[in-house]
Amino acid sequence: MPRFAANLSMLYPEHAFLDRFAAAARDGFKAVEYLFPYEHDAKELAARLRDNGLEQVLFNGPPGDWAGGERGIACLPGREDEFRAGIEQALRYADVLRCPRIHVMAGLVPEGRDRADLRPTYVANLRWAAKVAASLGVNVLIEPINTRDIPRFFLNRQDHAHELLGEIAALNAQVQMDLYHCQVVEGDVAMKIRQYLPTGHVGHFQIAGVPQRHEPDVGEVNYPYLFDVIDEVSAQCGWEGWVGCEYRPAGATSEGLRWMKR
Ligand SMILES: O=C(O)[C@H](O)C(=O)CO
Ligand SMILES: [Mg+2]
Repeated sequence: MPRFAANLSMLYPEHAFLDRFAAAARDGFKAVEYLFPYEHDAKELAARLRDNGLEQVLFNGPPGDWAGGERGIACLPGREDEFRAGIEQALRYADVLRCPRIHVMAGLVPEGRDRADLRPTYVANLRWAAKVAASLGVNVLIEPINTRDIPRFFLNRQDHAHELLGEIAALNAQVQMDLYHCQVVEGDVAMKIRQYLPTGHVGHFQIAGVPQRHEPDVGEVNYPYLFDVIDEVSAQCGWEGWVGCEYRPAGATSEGLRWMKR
């Protein structure tokens, strides 16, 4: 089985956020990811990780005005200074949390704008982010996200993400391959794992049941089959990453983890 990381932004809603580290450790997780650490002191988060024997394997760069509906600003012309300040803040947290990868959310295509017009800004921002992150040994990840969950999101498909990596042209820029989004947008998930994982350009997986985004054993995707594919291809290409459990538990989180005990 792959190595699973608990997404503390979605799992354990029964607990306050800072108590979720201990809850995940009690359920046997050795790693966590979450959206945004920024409302917490980095040292407090590092203490939760240390006290519970957990690795921080991913978090997101600042997304812009999340409450106002923004989902990243990397594709938005005129926001470059804010973007750079956000990446520098994220890297300060990554240093304290010893987190090796940051998900840089692309942002929404503004009404009346064409996605293609935003591509140069997006590529320039990700090139800059990768360059500064490389100095700290941190990878920057880009994630295709479906437009049912996030209408107008800039990046939706795996092939587009890998094309953009070619333009960003940074060894530490990789794709965050969320299999939930991949199934919603494209399907043919197993073959896309076989196509992209051996390239070395997949930095992280995430999973959730489709279509409800509950546990992976609730819905149309045969995750045991996909876990075997990830294990098989990882063994062939030496991939040693993590699979983030980015789903909304249908009931109590711990009881819902039966899918992990295969
Ligand atoms: O929603 C997702 O799948 C992303 O992983 C995220 O970081 C939040 O939108
Ligand atoms: Mg995701």
